[in-house]
Amino acid sequence: MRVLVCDPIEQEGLEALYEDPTMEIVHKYKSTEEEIIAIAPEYDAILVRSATKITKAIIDSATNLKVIGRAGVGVDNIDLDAATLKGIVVVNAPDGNTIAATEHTIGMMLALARNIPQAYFKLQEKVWDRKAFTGVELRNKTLGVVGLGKIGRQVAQRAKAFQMNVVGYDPYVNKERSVELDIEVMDLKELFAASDFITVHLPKTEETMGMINAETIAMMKDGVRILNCARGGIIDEPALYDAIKAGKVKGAAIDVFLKEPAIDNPLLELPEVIATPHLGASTEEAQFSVAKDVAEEVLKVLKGEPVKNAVNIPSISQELINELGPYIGLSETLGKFIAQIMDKPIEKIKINYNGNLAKYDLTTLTNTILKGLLRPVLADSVNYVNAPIVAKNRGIKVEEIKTESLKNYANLITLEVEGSGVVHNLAGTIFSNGEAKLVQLDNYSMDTTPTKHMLIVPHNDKPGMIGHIGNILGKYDVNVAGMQVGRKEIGGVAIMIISIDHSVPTEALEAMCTAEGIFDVRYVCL
Ligand SMILES: NC(=O)C1=CN([C@@H]2O[C@H](COP(=O)(O)OP(=O)(O)OC[C@H]3O[C@@H](n4cnc5c(N)ncnc54)[C@H](O)[C@@H]3O)[C@@H](O)[C@H]2O)C=CC1
Ligand SMILES: O=C(O)C(=O)COP(=O)(O)O
Repeated sequence: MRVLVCDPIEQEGLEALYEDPTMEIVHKYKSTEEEIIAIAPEYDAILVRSATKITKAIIDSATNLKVIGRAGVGVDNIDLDAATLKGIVVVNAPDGNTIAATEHTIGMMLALARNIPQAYFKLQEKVWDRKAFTGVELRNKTLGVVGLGKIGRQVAQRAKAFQMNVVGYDPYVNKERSVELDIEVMDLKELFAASDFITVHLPKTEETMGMINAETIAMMKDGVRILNCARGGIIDEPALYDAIKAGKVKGAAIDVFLKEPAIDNPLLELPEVIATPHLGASTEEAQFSVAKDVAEEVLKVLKGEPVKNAVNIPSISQELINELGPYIGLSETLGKFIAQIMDKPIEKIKINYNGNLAKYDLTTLTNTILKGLLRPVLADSVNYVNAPIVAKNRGIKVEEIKTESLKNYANLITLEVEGSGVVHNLAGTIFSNGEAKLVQLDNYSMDTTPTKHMLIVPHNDKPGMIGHIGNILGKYDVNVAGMQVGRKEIGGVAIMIISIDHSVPTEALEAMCTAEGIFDVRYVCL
């Protein structure tokens, strides 16, 4: 596996990748889009920070890419839609730089309040000016925190230590949670009107871009101070420039810019603006931590294991990984199996989860079932990231039903596929010894261990059929490893599930199909 590291990521933190002998890690920084496109097909994984943009063109050219790792939080430099469509997992490291970004914000707020950078520059010019740099205290000022996620909350907590009055806005934080956090939550307009300092801790989204603009600045107190240590563009830069010039905004502390590197940004010409070159996450501790987290996640994706910090597929907690782990393989098997016994285009799949499993978010299992279902037709172009989109694009309706109560088994997954009036069902479970079993096919009960090569033979329930089928297979040199027969009534249609050692020659299948008493033969390759 080859891993391309496009931005400077703390090498020690990448230990998990370096220690794995199957990994080859290449560092190439500051490449242009064209340069990355030229080498992208050689790589299975790409790692970035915020500088390198992983565009659709790069993703489309990266024919072997399985995972994009972001050593940090914001993934706005990665075309997530393009990655999802290509089945590429995007993972980030959401926790490792929280404190670094928090402390940077607090540092910027103090520096802004007390004009520290401006005074320092004057001193550098050998000017001892104490009058020009009189600042304000944080105590008793109101800090409006927009975005009460990991960083916003930590900022709020520290601001309280400065005896600030902290108010917050986050549409995803309800009243109950705000009481727990001990932050007065208000709507955005109220926050703008109430705050002496406003700090944003938001992801870059369509909704948050330009959230602070001429109109919203007009709602703020005269002399407000604004901080952005989140993402360039959340504050409309020209609007901020004008508001500072007009004296409405007293000052701003900016770590992130719409266009980075921000060398020629007009905001940098204003003495009221203090700025850093996107340093929020730049501490030794944070860089080690995000590198470590992302390396571990990337390794897991490359090894086909579930991950916690996937951005474009449901992330799985450790508890869920423990709970779902054994069922992931079974889900894929069920999907693959049923796709191969269905000879009509599938219009609908109903997935019934019964038992303890039903308590959990089972999107991962559903995606894996869909991946299995589509694989026989679409091969490697489908995986558990893009499977739901691919299924939707192919007009397959997916229904998920969960029922906790169940007799006989701890858990049961039952699939029912439908198309052109044909219906098939298949159920499987995991036994307490960890073994996967198929326990029902087209309403016939069974107890079959799924194996790589299998034959499904509906036949007439009469004496001699097992020998008959065995003979045909023997004639074509097909060795039978195991066989099971299910039936609903004596003398009716029975179903034979045969495990064989290898794939079956077409002639053998044809010979079986035309044999007396055999209604159909399906070869299933898992
Ligand atoms: N300057 C730097 O170096 C760093 C910048 N960041 C930026 O900070 C952002 C926040 O990071 P975390 O707190 O770790 O993320 P987080 O995901 O824990 O928090 C983001 C919060 O924003 C809220 N939110 C989303 N849309 C919103 C909206 N329209 N209005 C109000 N709230 C909204 C979410 O509910 C969530 O609570 C990241 O997205 C990243 O862009 C993060 C780390 C370092
Ligand atoms: O984690 C984030 O979102 C950041 O903005 C940090 O960016 P960086 O990795 O320092 O380029």
